[in-house]
Amino acid sequence: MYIQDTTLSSKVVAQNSEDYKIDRGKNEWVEVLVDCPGAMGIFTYRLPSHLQVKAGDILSVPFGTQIVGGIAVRLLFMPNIDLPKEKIRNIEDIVSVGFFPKFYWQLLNRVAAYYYTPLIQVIRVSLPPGLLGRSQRRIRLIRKQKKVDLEQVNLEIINPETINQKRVNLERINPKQVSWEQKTENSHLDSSNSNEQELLLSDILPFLSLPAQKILQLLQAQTAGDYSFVYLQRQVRGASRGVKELIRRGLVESYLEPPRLARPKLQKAVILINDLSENELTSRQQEILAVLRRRGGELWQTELLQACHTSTSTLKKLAQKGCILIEERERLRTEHSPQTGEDLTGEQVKSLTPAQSTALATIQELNGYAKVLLHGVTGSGKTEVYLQAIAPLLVEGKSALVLVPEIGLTPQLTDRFRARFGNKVFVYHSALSEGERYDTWRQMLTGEPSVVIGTRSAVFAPLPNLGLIILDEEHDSSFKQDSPAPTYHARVVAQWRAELEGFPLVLGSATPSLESLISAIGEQGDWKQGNNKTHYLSLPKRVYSRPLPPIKIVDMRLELQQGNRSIFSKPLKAALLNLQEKRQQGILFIHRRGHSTFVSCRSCGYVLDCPNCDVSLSYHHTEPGAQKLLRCHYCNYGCAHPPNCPECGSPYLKFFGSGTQKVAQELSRQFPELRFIRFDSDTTRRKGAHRQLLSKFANGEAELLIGTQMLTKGLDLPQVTLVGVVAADGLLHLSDYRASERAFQTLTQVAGRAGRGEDPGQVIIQTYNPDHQVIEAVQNHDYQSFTNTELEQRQVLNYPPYGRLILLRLSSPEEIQVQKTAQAIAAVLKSGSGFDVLGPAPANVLRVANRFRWQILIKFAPDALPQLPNWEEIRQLCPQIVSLTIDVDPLNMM
Ligand SMILES: Nc1ncnc2c1ncn2[C@@H]1O[C@H](COP(=O)(O)OP(=O)(O)OP(=O)(O)O)[C@@H](O)[C@H]1O
Ligand SMILES: [Zn+2]
Ligand SMILES: [Zn+2]
Repeated sequence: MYIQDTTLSSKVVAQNSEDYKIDRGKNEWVEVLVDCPGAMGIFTYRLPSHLQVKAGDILSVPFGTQIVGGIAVRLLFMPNIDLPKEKIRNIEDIVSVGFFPKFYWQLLNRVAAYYYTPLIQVIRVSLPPGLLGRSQRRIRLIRKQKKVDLEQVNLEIINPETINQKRVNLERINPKQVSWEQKTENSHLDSSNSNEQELLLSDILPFLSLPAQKILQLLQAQTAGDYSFVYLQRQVRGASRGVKELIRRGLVESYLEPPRLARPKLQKAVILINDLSENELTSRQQEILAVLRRRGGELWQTELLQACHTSTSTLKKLAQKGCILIEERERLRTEHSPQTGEDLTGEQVKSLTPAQSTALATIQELNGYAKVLLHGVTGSGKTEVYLQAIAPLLVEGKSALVLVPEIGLTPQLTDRFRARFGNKVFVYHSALSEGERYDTWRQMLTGEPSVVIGTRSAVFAPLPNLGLIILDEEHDSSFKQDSPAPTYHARVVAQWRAELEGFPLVLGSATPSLESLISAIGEQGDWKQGNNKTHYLSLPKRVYSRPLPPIKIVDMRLELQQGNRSIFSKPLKAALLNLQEKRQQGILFIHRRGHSTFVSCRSCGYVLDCPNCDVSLSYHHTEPGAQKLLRCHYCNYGCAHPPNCPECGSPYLKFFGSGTQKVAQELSRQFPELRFIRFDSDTTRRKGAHRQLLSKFANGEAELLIGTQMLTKGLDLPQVTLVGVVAADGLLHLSDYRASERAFQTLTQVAGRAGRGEDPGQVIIQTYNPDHQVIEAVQNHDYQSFTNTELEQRQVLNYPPYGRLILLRLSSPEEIQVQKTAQAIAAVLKSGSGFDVLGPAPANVLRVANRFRWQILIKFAPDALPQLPNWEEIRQLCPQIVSLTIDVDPLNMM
């Protein structure tokens, strides 16, 4: 655990003023986060008295034989390591001051504290990968020596006549006795001409080791006398020994080049500088200048060439005439301009519906921190509210951050934002290449007003002038990181950030999470009044008062009774045939989960539940021939898989889980003329694949889009009239206390894709549990009654949003070790009080990537202030081979 800065300073403040004065400014030690290839972790250094370091500064520090980049994490009065003080090395220099603004630093510390994660790991998620690795260590010649220094070490080398004498002296010098380094260091230097230098070097050469000689010669041969360390290492064997020697002799110095443009991408830009009169130009040339003028007088050469269908030689002639300037400029590798040929003109500012206007007005009246829950049914135009809330901010010179669940939904959303805000829009997510991420990150640092659209980790975007954060589809569980640590939720971090910086946070969803709902309407459930700091805004209708689509529930038990064993019910078949005939478009949703399934009876719908917990049992099948087991993931109850349904005796017990692939096969077999596009994690792996598949569909190249979860998130395709859900059951019986909430959200969202355009839509949901509370609520579009029931149940069981949970995830390649460790930790935890301990139990899928996984769930009431365990002690119970992740407020219990 990290003691934060504040703890230390408050100790000081508590002392009387005398002590205070004495201790003040005596931070002689500093913890530095080093994060470079081959070196990673927190290390303690001594602060030389002439350097004023603050937490968050970027430093250069010695590490082994290298000088590397690091971030000052905190200042210390006493070194906190078991080393004699004289063995602790000095930091070399400050590379960049105040790298993190104060609030940002506080934010990182808060994340570290709340999620029980060392600060270093939090810093790492906030920075683009390899940022510190990009600061480059360089070696340069020390050109001139101070005469006086040389004299002090008895080296009368200035006078050529004393050369022989010098040799003798040099040989006698033991660098350890006479610190050459100390004498010449910091001597930047007034006297002498370069002759002296040349003389000195050529003369010293014979006394140097071979690598040192070679390095010196390389540096001398170059005008600047300056090479990267890496280059020297490539050129000279034993370079690091050689450099060390040269530093010791004061002939070269090593420095760290601050992080800056890593190989900036340069591109030719054309700039209009002088409009000549018409008779001096050919009509072609006039045309080109006109295009350039229309586009603001500046364009990338490639774009101008394309726009005018002209050639570089034509441009060169214009440049010769002095009309334009062609110069190399850096082109940031940001995902910036939409792909060429994309038509974005259709996106106009819309006149708002009354509900949209009210919502917008409320948001715009906010001053400082406030939280807004924008609860708008599917297709109610939440995005339009975001756009209009952001527009005035940009004019004020502020930026906005828009967080979205997955890349899959960003192409459409970003297009809308780009159409509105042009090149002020940037995309920031982990699927960008390293270069793109790095450049986008730097672009954000400039502080120019911009709109950044990103996924979870973008909540750490370094925007200095933020005025608003929007979390779209705020209920989505991908905002939560399960592992590695910090196991943060972007919504929580966004809220802290908004509080620290004093601006509003808008959470938008058609199916708000129970957490956000409770914080908006209060635990008393007052839908009208809301809560003091949270505003509840509702968009209850679709735009143009379009109706929500009617939802038909198909009872698959009846289908079976009537002899239909296909995965498509009669009504769904009819609807699909209709699509095929009328060439209309539809979406087919398949719920697919890895290896885990629940078990249900195909005759009566009975689901096998755990006798001790309110969850369904999971089917476990480790290898062929092994016994089939059912197990509970909360309490580890297990039993053999029964041959018949315990309720009705039917032998048709079925494991649920049917993948897109299987559905695709069935479609081709039963509807050979129906064209479909698979849209799932298999088919969207390539960069740009989401956009490509969606535009193919939008262009009418298929009647059906089939896929998983991805389809549910914000797709706005007005021509879609049919939505089919192949089997809702997989969603209803996940062994998780959130199963119902997630099922309701997913089904409502996917249903919401139908009938968004002028043609009315319809939804068909197939299930073996037509009477399930979730199915009924979805069918009636009744969020309120669903959440009322669900909240009651959560309260009784003390689950979130009432109680809180911490999940310990253990994993190891050693099956026995991880189980033993889990048991040992659970035993210690159970001796504590103020919280319940559930488990240890093996994870749903015991083995993943050859690691065996166990977990322990801790449940407590937030107001009971439990004596939470000391995590350091718990960590110590883990042998090296077992890793432990503390998942605070876990969402994914698998
Ligand atoms: N005031 C308006 N007038 C006309 N059209 C509008 C208006 N507001 C939004 N729209 C259009 O309505 C459609 C649905 O809006 P949008 O995608 O923002 O809905 P949403 O609330 O985000 O839905 P979901 O939660 O299902 O993603 C979009 O095509 C949008 O351009
Ligand atoms: Zn049965
Ligand atoms: Zn159980």
